[in-house]
Amino acid sequence: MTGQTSTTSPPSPEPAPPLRLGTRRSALAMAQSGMVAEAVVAATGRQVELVEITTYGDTSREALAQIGGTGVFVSALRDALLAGTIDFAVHSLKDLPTAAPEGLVLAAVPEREDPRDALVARDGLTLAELLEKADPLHPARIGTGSPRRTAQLHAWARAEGLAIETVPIRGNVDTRIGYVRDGRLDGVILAAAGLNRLGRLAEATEVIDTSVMLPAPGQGALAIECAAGRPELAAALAALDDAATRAAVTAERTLLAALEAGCSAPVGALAGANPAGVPGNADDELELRAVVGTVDGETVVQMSATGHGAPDELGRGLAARLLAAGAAGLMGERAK
Ligand SMILES: NCc1[nH]cc(CCC(=O)O)c1CC(=O)O
Repeated sequence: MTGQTSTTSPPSPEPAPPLRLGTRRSALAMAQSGMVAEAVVAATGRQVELVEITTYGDTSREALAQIGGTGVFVSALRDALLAGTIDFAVHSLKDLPTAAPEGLVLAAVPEREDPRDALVARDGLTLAELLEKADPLHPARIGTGSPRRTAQLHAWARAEGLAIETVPIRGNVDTRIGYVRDGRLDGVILAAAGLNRLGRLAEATEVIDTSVMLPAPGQGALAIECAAGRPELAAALAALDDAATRAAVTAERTLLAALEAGCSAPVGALAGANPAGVPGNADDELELRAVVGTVDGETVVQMSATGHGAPDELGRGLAARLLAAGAAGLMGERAK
């Protein structure tokens, strides 16, 4: 724009400044933020600019569990929201602590992608094929840093009488798939949604059935957060909310909170409207399935509940049943 027209044009209203979307710099965070930015532009007509925020979790090489779980990724973005240096932020919902943060609101939970975990393995192999080729002296070596994935992998291998070795790894998607490409590991487990958002789902050699592995509570869903003091912004962002996803992840996260488990605990949970697709079951009925186990897979407790009531009550009720069955003793040291 130049000043040349200003003498003859009537004064026009200032265009609203772009909304500042705070994001981590990782490829996955940038992809997620980019997708949400486009949806916000489409829904609100406002422009969106990305503001990169670096977190301690992005720079530390310590095991994630030792630096307090994935919550470290979240706090720098939240600090920026509270300070007003950004207007909204996008998180992977499964990385969000269950405690509601003071001064912030979960403005929207957009429609969830495939919540399942995926295997990226050598030679196009599935989990069953990998393990059938292995023997006790040469177990299949599968990389994952997640106690939940580790517990369920071992539980499944035990049930099948197959040999598996889990290798703790961390790092971004590229790093983790790199362990397979360079032959150090037979396979790695990643969230299908993360692979998909990076345009790399074709590299998965299997999307793991939920009868073998239940995802983390909230996996595959995004969370859009803004300051509680910006109700008009929150209302605009709410255009991106998906009621069915919100109900499912509320049930999953209430269960997690009631178990007093953190995002690094060996807890899997998945809710959905008749997610098992059982013929004859009503679609408006919410089903919640959950698993808690020891990391070695020796003991796992799996339960499910269905209901038409409030999703949080479904989650609390199932958590109570899991705790009554001894779940607390299986989770080991509780995450903070
Ligand atoms: N723990 C990191 C993380 N947080 C969210 C995702 C994937 C995307 C999602 O679940 O929405 C991932 C990577 C992974 O688990 O493979």
